[in-house]
Amino acid sequence: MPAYKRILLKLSGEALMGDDAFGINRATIVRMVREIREVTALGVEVAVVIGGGNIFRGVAGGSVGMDRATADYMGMLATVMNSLALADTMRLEGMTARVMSAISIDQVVEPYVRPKALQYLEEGKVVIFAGGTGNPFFTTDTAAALRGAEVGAEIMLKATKVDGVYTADPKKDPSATRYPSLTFDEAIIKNLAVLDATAFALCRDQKLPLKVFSIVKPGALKRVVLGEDEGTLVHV
Ligand SMILES: Nc1ncnc2c1ncn2[C@@H]1O[C@H](COP(=O)(O)OP(=O)(O)O)[C@@H](O)[C@H]1O
Ligand SMILES: O=c1ccn([C@@H]2O[C@H](COP(=O)(O)OP(=O)(O)O)[C@@H](O)[C@H]2O)c(=O)[nH]1
Repeated sequence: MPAYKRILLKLSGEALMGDDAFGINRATIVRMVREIREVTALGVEVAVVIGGGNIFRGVAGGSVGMDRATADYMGMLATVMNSLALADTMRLEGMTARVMSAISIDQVVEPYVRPKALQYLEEGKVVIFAGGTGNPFFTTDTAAALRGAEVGAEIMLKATKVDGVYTADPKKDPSATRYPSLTFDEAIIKNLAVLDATAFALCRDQKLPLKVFSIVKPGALKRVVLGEDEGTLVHV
């Protein structure tokens, strides 16, 4: 029995690269989609937010002298590309997905309309929220928290390169240890950068629990959805 009826899954854009240097790795995206399909087969309603870091990161553009807001809009467009790739892979795998964008590019994707998104979820379609929050200076983690709260997801699941929340960035500090669980306040006070502070605060204020787990570990998503011991739970 799944532990949740409706989830908001945040997929790292960077993880789509697989072992490639940039862009979308075919085998990686197919593997991710099959893991999501297993979860929808359990009757769980799935909303997805995917990042854009494999194509463009606003901070990187900003750091080479670009206007930060312009660079961020490029980042948002990158999430639209990833969302389209994800939805199309879902189609090939026999699933039905709908992409809704926070920035209007009507010829390409339909705009985000909350009641419509709720309707799709109730119909068992996967809804992919593209374009982040539609605003510069935000991240797709914040978009995930925002949409998760809006559609009434019971939990936000962040599938990323690390298998949980650590006492420090495990990529930089090999002595860091993983928390089984912690509160949002602890995460914010300790400045744990696995999620940005805006996203942490939004989850906390809206009482949307968060699970951080590995995007590369096979079967991890399903175990999380079944309520098994996997990753790190961040709670109020
Ligand atoms: N305390 C921490 N615990 C776990 N990961 C951390 C921590 N601090 C920083 N990180 C880093 O945060 C990264 C995940 O966040 P982010 O770079 O936004 O990835 P994503 O592409 O999934 O959005 C991890 O790859 C990890 O290196
Ligand atoms: O609401 C948003 C969401 C995303 N972005 C931009 O889109 C880029 C890609 O998103 P993100 O870095 O969150 O992707 P991920 O880390 O998951 O690959 C960010 O760097 C920002 O430049 C933005 O400006 N506003």
